[in-house]
Amino acid sequence: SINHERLLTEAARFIRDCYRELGLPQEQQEERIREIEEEIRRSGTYAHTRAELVHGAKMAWRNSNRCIGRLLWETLEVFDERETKTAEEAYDKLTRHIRHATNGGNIRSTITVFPPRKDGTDPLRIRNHQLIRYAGYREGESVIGDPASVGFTQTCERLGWRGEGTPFDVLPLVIEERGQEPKLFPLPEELIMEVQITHPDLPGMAGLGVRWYAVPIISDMRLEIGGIDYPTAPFNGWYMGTEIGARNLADTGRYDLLPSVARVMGLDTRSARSLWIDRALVELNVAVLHSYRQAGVTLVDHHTAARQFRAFEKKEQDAGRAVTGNWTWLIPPLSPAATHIFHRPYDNEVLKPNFFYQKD
Ligand code: HEM
Ligand SMILES: N=C(Nc1cccc(CNC[C@@H]2CCCN2)c1)c1cccs1
Repeated sequence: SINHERLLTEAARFIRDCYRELGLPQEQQEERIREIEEEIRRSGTYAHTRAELVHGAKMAWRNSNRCIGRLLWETLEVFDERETKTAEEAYDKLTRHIRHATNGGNIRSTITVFPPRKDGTDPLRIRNHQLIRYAGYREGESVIGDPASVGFTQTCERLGWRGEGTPFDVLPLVIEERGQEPKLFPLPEELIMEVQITHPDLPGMAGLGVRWYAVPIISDMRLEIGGIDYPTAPFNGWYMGTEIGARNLADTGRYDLLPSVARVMGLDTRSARSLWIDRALVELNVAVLHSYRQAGVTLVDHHTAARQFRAFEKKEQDAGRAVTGNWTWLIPPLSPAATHIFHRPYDNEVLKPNFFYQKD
């Protein structure tokens, strides 16, 4: 069928790229493509070998145009959990992922790959945006916790979950087995490493009682390799400080902390010309970098991350691959023009394997 033809084309292109990069001989590549053609003819799809899955996941990271952290794409650790059947089994793999990735603060970039889409349906789905994220409770005009989580928190409450109502309640996992009701799995506290935000020179910062979690684990994107869709493939790296200090804690639509930080600093917040917003932003980001280092949790500042990305650009050039990127996401939200990224264009061509948003 036309779908089988399309799948075979995608598969052949992936096998060619993957086997060449792995230094495998031409005849092995051709033999594998014939094998896949036969499997698609027989069953309408095909299964990746372990080696194809591992290298395909690393290629997907390398092709993520919005990611500044791609220098380390070959260090990704891949857990092949494609035999997982039930939501309970998936929960066990997810707690193992969190433990392995956290590693006491010495974060390991990790991805866990669950079963692929089959006949257009998903055997398993994780409904969380990230495995670890704080709840958001709407109280009339204001929100307690993370406003970005208000909708998902209501979903969890509808499924029977009750949070403590603090601004930093860790949400439960919501795992859905094909055709069944989504199930709630609270995360044990001892599994979730968090960092208290303090400032080396501003004692008032600790008084704000602000914290953030150590490991960002994206759990709602689809991994596509050689025409096969993996709708459940949670992946983590470590944070770049500005994600926390210049967005999650600073956005007026998130924790909106800049006025509080300005007060702690004794700034005049009545006039924009005082640049109080900019001064508060810098000190909040200084506090984030200071706190994660003191807690022994891996974190990269945006200047170092930009330098590492520069090294990635060179490495890709040397490998004979043109680097692709999305300039608007690659520039950091703090001092963007202080990085080389701001001053050059990037080709935003979307290569595959890659990670994609999902409609539902
Ligand atoms: C190792 C440290 C890493 C750092 C410091 C890093 C940094 C970042 C940052 C700052 C963003 C922009 C996020 C935002 O503005 O919301 C991003 C996006 C992204 N990263 Fe990385 N990353 C790392 C590892 C990874 C890994 C291991 C993967 C996958 C295997 C990955 C895949 C992606 C993808 C797919 C996006 C785009 C997400 C979207 O479109 O919403 N990154 N990264
Ligand atoms: N450091 C990270 N940050 C990151 C990466 C991908 C996606 C996200 C979340 N991005 C969505 C938010 C919300 C809208 C715009 N940014 C964060 C990583 C998360 C997982 C691996 S690295």
